[in-house]
Amino acid sequence: MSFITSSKLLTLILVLNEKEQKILLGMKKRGFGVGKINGFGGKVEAGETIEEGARRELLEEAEIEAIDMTKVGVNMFTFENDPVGLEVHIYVTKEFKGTPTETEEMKPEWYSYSDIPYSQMWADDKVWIPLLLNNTRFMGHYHFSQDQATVLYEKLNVNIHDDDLLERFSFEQIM
Ligand SMILES: COc1nc(N)nc2c1ncn2[C@H]1C[C@H](O)[C@@H](COP(=O)(O)OP(=O)(O)OP(=O)(O)O)O1
Repeated sequence: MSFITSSKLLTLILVLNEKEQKILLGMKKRGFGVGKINGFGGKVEAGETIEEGARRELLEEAEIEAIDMTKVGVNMFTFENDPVGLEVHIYVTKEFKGTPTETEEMKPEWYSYSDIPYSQMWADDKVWIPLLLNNTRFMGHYHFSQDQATVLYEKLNVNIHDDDLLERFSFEQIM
C-alpha cells in the first residue's frame, strides 16, 4: 500500500506539570487544525534542527521557553487523496520559563490528566497521549479520510528505544 510521495517536517510539544498531573494544551486559532485543541508546534524551518524548531514554536505560540525538552515519539499523518504526509516529531517539556499566554495562533489552558478533551482533539491523540503520560516511547502512522476526522488505517509501535527515535521517519515504515 502506498500513501504518500513526500512529507513535511513538523513538531508538536506537550508541556506537563507532573506534580499537579496537568497538561498544557491550546485551542488552535488559525490554519491547519483550526478550532481543535492540541499541543504546540508547527513546521521546522530551513536551517534549524527539529528540536530548535520545537523550541521556537513553543515560544511563538505560548510565549514560554522550554528548559528541558525530551523527544518521546514520531507520528506520520497521511490523508486520503493527498500525496504529502506530515511527519510530526513529538516532545515533552516539564520545565519552562515564562507564563503560558494566549497568542495569535493558540489559546493555552491547563487540563488534568484525567480530563483531557479528546472529543475536541485530533482522533489520533487519544491513542498516543496516554502513552506519553506513561513515559512510553512510540512511533505511529495514522491515515485519515478526507473529512480529517476518521482514521482509516493506523499502525503503532511502542517501547521504541531513545536511540531508535530516528531523526526522520523512514518511508519504508509506512509503505
Ligand atoms: C492529523 O493529526 C494530527 N494530530 C495531532 N495531534 N497534531 C497534528 C496532526 N496533524 C498536524 N498536527 C500538528 C503538527 C503541528 O504541531 C500542527 C500544525 O502546524 P501548522 O501547520 O499550523 O504549522 P505552523 O508552522 O505553525 O503554520 P503557520 O504557517 O500557520 O505558522 O498540528
